Amino acid sequence: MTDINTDINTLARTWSGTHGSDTERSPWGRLDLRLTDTCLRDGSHHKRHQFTATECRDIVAALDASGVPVIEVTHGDGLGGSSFNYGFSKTWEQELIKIAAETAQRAKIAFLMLPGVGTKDDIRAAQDNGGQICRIATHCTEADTSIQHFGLARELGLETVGFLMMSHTQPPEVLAKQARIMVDAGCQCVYVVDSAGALIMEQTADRVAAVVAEIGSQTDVGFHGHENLGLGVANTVIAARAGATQIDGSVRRFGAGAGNTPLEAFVGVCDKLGWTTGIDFLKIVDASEDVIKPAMPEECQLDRMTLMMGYAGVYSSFLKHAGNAADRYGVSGAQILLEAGRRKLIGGQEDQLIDIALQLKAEQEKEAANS
Ligand SMILES: CC[C@H](O)CC(=O)C(=O)O
Ligand SMILES: [Mn+2]
Repeated sequence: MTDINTDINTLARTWSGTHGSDTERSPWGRLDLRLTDTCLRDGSHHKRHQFTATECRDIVAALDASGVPVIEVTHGDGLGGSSFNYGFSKTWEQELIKIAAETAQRAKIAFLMLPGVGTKDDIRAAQDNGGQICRIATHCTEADTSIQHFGLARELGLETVGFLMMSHTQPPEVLAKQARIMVDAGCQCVYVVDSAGALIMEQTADRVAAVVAEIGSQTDVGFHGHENLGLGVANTVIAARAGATQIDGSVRRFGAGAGNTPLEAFVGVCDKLGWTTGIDFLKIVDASEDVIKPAMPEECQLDRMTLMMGYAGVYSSFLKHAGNAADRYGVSGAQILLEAGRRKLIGGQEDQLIDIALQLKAEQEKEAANS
């Protein structure tokens, strides 16, 4: 253990020794949250889907030992995502799911699927390989495309979670109706998903509260945040206060765009608020430094491109695709993203980023010819 970690341990002990239990002191009431780490799925976008078997094993072992109750493992774009369109995986996702399930002692392994990208057979295979939680993601106005998949997942005895992606694009009442469609189809927890990292606290609270009002007496509500405007932890805290009890994050923010809500930071915040997560803060901080960091190609950055995603409301998984198009056609990546936001592109429309790049290039050439 390094000196810095020893210092953190000492500080933590000193804090509880002098201040007593944070739970007892919490003025916000006690919340019991179930956290899901998404490094090995949302982080797949940042890693360009190049996880190795060893990285998967080491990350799952470290998260599991820290007490993370759910670990999501799949290609970034969900089951069946490995393709020319989204990027090929280095290691087949079903193999990663199997390794994760064999490695975890306590954590449940979740997998993501987007109807139209993955198939029912992919769900069956993920269960055969040890996946226990089936998370089905749709654009937040297209919950009806998930009905048959929730039906199958429940038939198979899987736990089910629904993802309403790009939730910033719709008002609370629309999300509530879409959540109802998922629950009626067999979904046991609907997530408000801030895919673009574009929600600003009250907007998060209003959306989560509306979904809780619609389905909260029957099922859980969750929140999945991104850091593109630097609000991942703040949005997640406010989502929990509005009634979300299942929470996503990725250790070290290892996710698409500027990354996800940093799970270890959120765990620390929960400890200080007296909210229980079952995760050991000191262990997860060590996991972040010793295991997650070496597996990351680079830290997730809050820079011109990712800030633009939050600002313009662009799907975080577009980052690498926009960067590729910018390099290929010699145009500004940030301008591609700005236009993608203006066109309100949604997942599956990655090819339009090339269209935008070509348009920007043509405008650039016209300007050059006229000057
Ligand atoms: C392509 C699926 C997407 O990455 C799901 C997700 O994490 C999000 O919308 O934020
Ligand atoms: Mn995400």
